[in-house]
Amino acid sequence: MAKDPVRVLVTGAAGQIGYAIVPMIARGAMLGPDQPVILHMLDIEPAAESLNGVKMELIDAAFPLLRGVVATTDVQEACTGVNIAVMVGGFPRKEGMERKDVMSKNVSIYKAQASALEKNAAADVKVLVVANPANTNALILKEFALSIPQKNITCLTRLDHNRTLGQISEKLNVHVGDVKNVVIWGNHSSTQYPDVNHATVTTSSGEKPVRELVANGQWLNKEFITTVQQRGAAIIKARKLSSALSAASAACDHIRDWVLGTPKGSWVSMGVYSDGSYGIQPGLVYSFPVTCEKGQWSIVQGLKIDKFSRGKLDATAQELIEEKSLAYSCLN
Ligand SMILES: NC(=O)c1ccc[n+]([C@@H]2O[C@H](COP(=O)([O-])OP(=O)(O)OC[C@H]3O[C@@H](n4cnc5c(N)ncnc54)[C@H](O)[C@@H]3O)[C@@H](O)[C@H]2O)c1
Ligand SMILES: O=C(O)C[C@H](O)C(=O)O
Repeated sequence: MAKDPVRVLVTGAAGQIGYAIVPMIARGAMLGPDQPVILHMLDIEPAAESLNGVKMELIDAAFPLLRGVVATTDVQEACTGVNIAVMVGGFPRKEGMERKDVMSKNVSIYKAQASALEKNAAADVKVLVVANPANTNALILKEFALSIPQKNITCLTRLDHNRTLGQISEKLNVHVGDVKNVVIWGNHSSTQYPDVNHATVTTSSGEKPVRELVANGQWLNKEFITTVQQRGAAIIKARKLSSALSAASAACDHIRDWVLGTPKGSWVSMGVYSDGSYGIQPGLVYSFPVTCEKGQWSIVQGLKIDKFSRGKLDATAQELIEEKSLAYSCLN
């Protein structure tokens, strides 16, 4: 029997990531090739004409899975009945800006949209915050949408996870699909910690640790970490615009794995509300390694954290503590 359509909200849908992600969703890259979708697209009044243009193109693309399009500048209408909310709307970082610089513009948007989601979305809506500062926007959304279960509010660090897989695959000249179990810890910012201590590569003679294959601790502990941490800035420098196709693709990966499950024996990174795992204080949205099953994520437990990693996990947590207090000062 044909499945009922799932309603997917994309905010900031007239923007760069919006333009890249809506065809991916309509083609089944987010929820699977047999799952019909109804797209809800929100943007602000000055972008209304452009948003309507995106709607026209979606119709022209004649996607068989696309069962309807709501394109609106009314946040209440946009949120009505949505099952998945991908929160991209906001102001992007420009060259030379840190993510903190976009804080005051974006946290007030997330406070307002929290209420709209709480009032209008499906009770079990799953929320992915993409707009920066992603972890702190997600935290604000969670704190102002108390009736949405906290486990349903997440932020995107899958792009950083995928960047890490990409760097290892390039270094070792192996297929990216053969690299697994990297971890992004912490903030989607330049303090994030890309950790390969538990990562492996599938080779013709079985699974081998990444550290053993790379055999260059100096590179792994320095240049590799900085490259991943600074990749967003490098894309901005090269394109004069922030990453869009890779961000859209990572957002689809995040929701797909959350809803449909992670493959056996592997995990992904998601920004989730901390339960105190790995000594990270509750009250922060922090990126952890997670596995997903039946629409629920769980933090992978028991990974060994060495002294070097401990310092990195704590430094990025400290930045999130500071961002949280800055966010609240912007809201007051
Ligand atoms: N977490 C990640 O991995 C990641 C990766 C890339 C970009 N980002 C962030 O994603 C966000 C979007 O990036 P982009 O390149 O698509 O930016 P963009 O400027 O091209 O698009 C943003 C869109 O949001 C709209 N918007 C602004 N205020 C809004 C509101 N209140 N409600 C709805 N829409 C609103 C704008 O009109 C615009 O169309 C930025 O904050 C960027 O920094 C995050
Ligand atoms: O760095 C940015 O602000 C853009 C984005 O978050 C990215 O990581 O590409």
